[in-house]
Amino acid sequence: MIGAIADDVTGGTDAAVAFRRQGLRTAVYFGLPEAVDPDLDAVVIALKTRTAPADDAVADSLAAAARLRAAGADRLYFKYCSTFDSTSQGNIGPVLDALTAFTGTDAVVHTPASPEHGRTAYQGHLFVHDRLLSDSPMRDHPLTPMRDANLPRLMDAQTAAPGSAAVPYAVVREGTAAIAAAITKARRTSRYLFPDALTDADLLAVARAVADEPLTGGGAGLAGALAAVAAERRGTAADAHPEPPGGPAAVLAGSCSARTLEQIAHLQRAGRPAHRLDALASPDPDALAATALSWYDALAPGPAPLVYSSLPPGDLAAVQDALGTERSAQVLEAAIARVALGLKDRGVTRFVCAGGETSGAIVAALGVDGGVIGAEAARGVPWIHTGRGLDVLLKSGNFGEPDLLLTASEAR
Ligand SMILES: Nc1ncnc2c1ncn2[C@@H]1O[C@H](COP(=O)(O)OP(=O)(O)O)[C@@H](O)[C@H]1O
Ligand SMILES: O=C(O)[C@@H](O)C(=O)COP(=O)(O)O
Repeated sequence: MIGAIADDVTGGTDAAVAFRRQGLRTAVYFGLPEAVDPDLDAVVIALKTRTAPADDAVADSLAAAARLRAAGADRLYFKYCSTFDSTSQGNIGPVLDALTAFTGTDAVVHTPASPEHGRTAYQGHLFVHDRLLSDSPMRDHPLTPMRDANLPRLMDAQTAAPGSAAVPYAVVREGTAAIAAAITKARRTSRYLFPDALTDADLLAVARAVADEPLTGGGAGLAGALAAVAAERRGTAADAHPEPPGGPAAVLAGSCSARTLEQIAHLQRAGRPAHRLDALASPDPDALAATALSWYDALAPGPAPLVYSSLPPGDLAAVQDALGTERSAQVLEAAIARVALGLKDRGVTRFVCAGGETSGAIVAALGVDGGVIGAEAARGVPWIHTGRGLDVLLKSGNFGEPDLLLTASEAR
C-alpha cells in the first residue's frame, strides 16, 4: 500500500485522484482517521499542516505516518504543493526531516513538478507555466509568498540537513538507469534530491527509479507516476469515469490566487448572486457569518450563490496591514466555515470550495472526515462523496479553467 500524507485537503484530493486514475483502490481521509482500511492500494491522509506551527505539523504528520504504517503502508509519500508553498520556517523541511527519521531512510527524492498543472522543474528551478515560481502570482500568496524558485535553496532554508541537490535534466532525459545511478551517488552527500522533470514521461522514469524507496514526496505529478508503476506491476486497469453529483449547491471561496479571482469574476459576470465577507468592516467571524447567512436567506430561489473573501494583491495587503496576516486569515477561515455550517442547516448538500486552507476549515466545520473520490470537475479537482449526504469539491487556488466554479455549481 502507498500511504500519502498531504499538507492540505485540496492537495490531498489532488493526490488521491492521481492514484485513483491509475486504477488503484484509493481512500482520502481529512484529519487523522480512527482506522484505515487495510484492503486499499493507496490511502491519503489530508491534514491542515501547511501553515501550522512547525512542531504541530511534525506531530500531526508523524501520527498520520504511524496510522498508515499500521494499516500496511510500506511506502510513504509526503504530498506538498506543486508551487512548493512554504516559508523559511517550513513546513516541508521539518516534516520531511521527521518522516526521514521515521522511515529510517538516508535520502528522499521529491519534486513539486506536475506537468499537467504547468509546473516543471529545470536545473533545480521551479516553473509555473512560462515563468519562474518567483515571477508567478505565487509571489503574492497571502500566507506563503514564494519569492525564490531555486528548490535546493528553498529546501536548505527550512531543513536541519542542508545540502539539497537537483538531479539535472541531462540525467533525467537518459532514463531510469541513469537516474538511479545519480541518486545512489548523490545520496552519499545530500539527503534531499530534486529531479528535474518537464513531462509526465520524465516523472515516470523517476518513479521507476524510486518506486521501492520508503519515502518520496512532492506534488501530484510524482504521486501519479508512482501509482502508474504500482498499477503496471500488478496489472490494474485504468479507472472508469463517474458522474458528478446533484443537489442544492453553494460556492465558497477564500483563495486569493490569480486563477480563483478569474473564476469568481466569471461567476459574477454570469449573474450569480455574490456576497463578500469583509474583515475590515467587521473582524468577527460570527458577525461576518450572520450577515452572510441573512443575505442568503433573503435570496430568491435561483442558481447557486457565492460567498467569498478573496481579494486581489493590493486590497489583500490592506486587510493584512490592518488586521495582521495571521489574524485576518483566521477570521476569514472561521467565518467561511460558519457560513458552510449555516448553509448545510439550510439544505445545501453540494459545496464548491476554493482554497486549500479555506477548504480545510470548511470540511472541519462540516464534520466531513473523508470520502470516496468521484468525478473530476477539473484536472486534480475531484468531487468527494462523503457518505453523509454531502458532496464537496475542494479546489486548489490555482487549479481549474476560468469557468470551473460556474460549471461545477450548475443545477443538477
Ligand atoms: N480578504 C482577505 N484578507 C486576508 N486574508 C484572506 C482574505 N481572503 C482570504 N484570506 C486568507 O488567505 C488564505 C488563502 O489560502 P487558501 O485558502 O489555501 O487558498 P489557496 O488555495 O489559493 O492557497 C486563507 O487563509 C484565507 O482565509
Ligand atoms: O499541488 C498542488 O498544487 C495542489 O494539490 C495543492 O497542494 C493545492 O494547494 P492550494 O493551492 O493551497 O489549494
